[in-house]
Amino acid sequence: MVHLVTTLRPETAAALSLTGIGWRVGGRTVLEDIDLAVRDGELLAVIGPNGAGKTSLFNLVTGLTRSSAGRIELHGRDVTTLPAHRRVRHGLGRTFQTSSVLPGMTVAQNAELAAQAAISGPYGSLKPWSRIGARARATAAEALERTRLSADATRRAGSLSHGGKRKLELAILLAGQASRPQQILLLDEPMAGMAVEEVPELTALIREIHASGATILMVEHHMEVVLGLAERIAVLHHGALLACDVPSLITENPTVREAYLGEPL
Ligand SMILES: Nc1ncnc2c1ncn2[C@@H]1O[C@H](COP(=O)(O)OP(=O)(O)OP(=O)(O)O)[C@@H](O)[C@H]1O
Repeated sequence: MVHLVTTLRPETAAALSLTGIGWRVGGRTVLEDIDLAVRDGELLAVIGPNGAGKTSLFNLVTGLTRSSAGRIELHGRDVTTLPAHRRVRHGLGRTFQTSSVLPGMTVAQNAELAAQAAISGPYGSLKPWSRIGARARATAAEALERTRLSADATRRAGSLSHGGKRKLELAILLAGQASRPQQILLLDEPMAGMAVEEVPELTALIREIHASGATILMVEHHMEVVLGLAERIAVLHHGALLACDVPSLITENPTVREAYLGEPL
């Protein structure tokens, strides 16, 4: 098993740090001995063949599942045993592979709910729609503007195109994390199912969100998008971290190329 420690520039602290992370489920090892540090403000992409463990890794980082081994830190604070909603308070937010918008509500209401839930906290969020405040409305409006959805604010979310729904997921994420000073955003295959013509706009949005200071960890199969956005790329294969480096070195890495069985990266 390759044991790989990714080094950090001394001047930048890790926003997210994984040390010796492992996950066993149903008698099998899905992830083993993962050491990975994402710098504050970095955009790091995680790639790997189907079944490599990318989504499982996201689930461990967000607290949806609990790791069997290792330690997870957010901005230097140990969150390994914290439940998902407590990790959110440390600026951690996530989108999912499949669309998670509320289709019967308007675009604005989707973003407002996320903003109000963040303001009200875990218990207030049980019925956040009962009292959407002015602050939540303003936060949601800003998130819609950033994701170029303002013109669609009064539309039913279910009537958006697939690309529109993915933009709304980003807006929901931004609205929910707006008050957190150090955002760590996990994007799980943001381009999945997108029409080719929708990819450049979403890529530009992610670039802008990153440029505004957010730390981004992104799983993505679309290599053009990964190579265009990522500062570093981590490669997962059979639950192990094969390599983590700048894009130019990853695409030349013989071990990585072998893992993809000669498929072009
Ligand atoms: N709850 C679970 N119980 C048993 N096996 C699981 C569970 N969750 C994931 N696995 C297995 O772990 C492996 C990694 O799955 P995971 O979904 O993390 O891979 P992935 O890299 O995200 O794949 P894809 O690119 O297809 O989304 C797979 O073989 C999967 O079947």
